[in-house]
Amino acid sequence: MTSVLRAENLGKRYRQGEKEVMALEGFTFAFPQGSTAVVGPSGSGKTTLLNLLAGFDLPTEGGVYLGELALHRLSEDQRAEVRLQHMGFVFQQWNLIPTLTAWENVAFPLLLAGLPPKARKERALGLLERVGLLERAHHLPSRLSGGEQQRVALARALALDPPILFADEPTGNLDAASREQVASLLFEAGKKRTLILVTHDLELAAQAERILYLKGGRLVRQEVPGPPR
Ligand SMILES: Nc1ncnc2c1ncn2[C@@H]1O[C@H](COP(=O)(O)OP(=O)(O)OP(=O)(O)O)[C@@H](O)[C@H]1O
Repeated sequence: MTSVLRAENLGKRYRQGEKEVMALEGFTFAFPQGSTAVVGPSGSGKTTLLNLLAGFDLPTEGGVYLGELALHRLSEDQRAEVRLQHMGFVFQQWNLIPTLTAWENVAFPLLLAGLPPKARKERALGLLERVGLLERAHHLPSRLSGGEQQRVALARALALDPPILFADEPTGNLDAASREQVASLLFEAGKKRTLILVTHDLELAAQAERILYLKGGRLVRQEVPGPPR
């Protein structure tokens, strides 16, 4: 299956009491390989868009296609299976399982995918090495810094080598040094994949290959940033 993710005339209307809010309207875009940042003011529809693209939520208009597959026509279980096979996620809150060590957290998607124990451990340790955390493999999340936890979360997101990687404010909770480290690992991982990055951080967005600007639920501008000055 081709892994191109495409939104066609995508829209989401929410009911807020008596009122209806168009959180997203007429969004059409095919996400190419490489990194795409989605920016916009608070309430402009960024999270709504991510939730629709990943199939966490269903559109009220239009559709989301992964290659030939119409994601919005699948059941919740089928969408969860598509996410497991094709998508990785890095969120602002790291969402690591507190009772599992770093490597066990990374190995968790591999367990869900049915890999045998030895292969799970080997792959998890290899991924932790890639994010520079091999020596922290047996630590619980509570013994890791924020930046380290986010690198574990990134390793976990890459466990099943997904062609699509979503990141929602992945550096939002980090200090400047960790921010840079996580950003560089994220964009490195995004080169061979489709990385969709939702952020308020324009400096982070400027490192993406293209930027989409949302305003009032609409795609108002696309930009390809120049090389850093
Ligand atoms: N579950 C919901 N029910 C009702 N309205 C919602 C719901 N989720 C979002 N909205 C509304 O949809 C609009 C877009 O919200 P969304 O969270 O997508 O924006 P955002 O750009 O991600 O904002 P932020 O940067 O603050 O996270 C807002 O007006 C919001 O109030």
